[in-house]
Amino acid sequence: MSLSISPSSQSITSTIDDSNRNTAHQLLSLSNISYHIGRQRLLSHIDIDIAVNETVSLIGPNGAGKSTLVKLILGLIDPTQGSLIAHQPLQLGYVPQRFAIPPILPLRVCDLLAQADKKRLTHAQRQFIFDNLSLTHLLSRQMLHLSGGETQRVLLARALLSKPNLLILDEPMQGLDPDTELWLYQFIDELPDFLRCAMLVVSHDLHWVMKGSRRVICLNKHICCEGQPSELAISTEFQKLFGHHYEQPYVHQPHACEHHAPSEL
Ligand SMILES: Nc1ncnc2c1ncn2[C@@H]1O[C@H](COP(=O)(O)OP(=O)(O)OP(=O)(O)O)[C@@H](O)[C@H]1O
Repeated sequence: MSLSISPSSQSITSTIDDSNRNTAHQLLSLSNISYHIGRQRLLSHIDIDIAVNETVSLIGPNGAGKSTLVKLILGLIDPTQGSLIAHQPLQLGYVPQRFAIPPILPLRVCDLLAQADKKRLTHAQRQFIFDNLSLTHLLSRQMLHLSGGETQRVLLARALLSKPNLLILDEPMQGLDPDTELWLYQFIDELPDFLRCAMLVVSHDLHWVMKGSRRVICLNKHICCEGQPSELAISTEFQKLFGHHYEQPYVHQPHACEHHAPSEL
């Protein structure tokens, strides 16, 4: 097996003797991946297969190693052990959790979008993205001045314009209001055929994950459990980590005290 990871082009390519695996529909396999920094173990023995056009949700508590796993897939860091195997050339799209721009750096929306490798889309397909993400009026604006929702739309457009076959969304709904969140979920759920791709969605939004996903992986430095939401909901590991949040959403207590307005006293 040989594996080469090239962070600059965000591509992972490999050749592997696949004769013993059913890889016809597989896009990417993480095989026995561990990642350590010094003596600190961030991830251990991770096995994940992602199929072509499959959506996988990745959940886990703070510090579980979700972003570390994303960095490994993006080729930004190398595993301490194990391998990433791309069964076909990967074109990665990435929408980061945070996008910090130094205030002294002028960066317009059009400058950021110019970085996308757009040659795999036709003019009409690019226009579809611009129209549906309502970008046209934002093009000359500074990234720094955009709202959270506008920033997410631009980052999603940047990822989609390169027609990825694996789109990684790291907490895509963070900081969005409920309407924008719903709209974004619908948009990524209903991507047109020419943009269909596998997706890895990192999310803390358990209610969306458990309602809207077909396959969920629960990470806590290792894979605690995985499967369909219905399978996860009855898993002991899931119950231990999330059961109390998932089954008992926070309910505000009725306001029972009997205080009076100053004028009533
Ligand atoms: N470069 C680093 N050096 C030392 N520790 C690190 C480094 N990067 C991450 N960590 C630690 O590894 C653990 C996993 O971090 P990671 O960001 O992957 O978790 P996460 O699941 O994405 O968390 P969150 O949900 O809070 O975003 C954390 O305890 C973090 O402090």
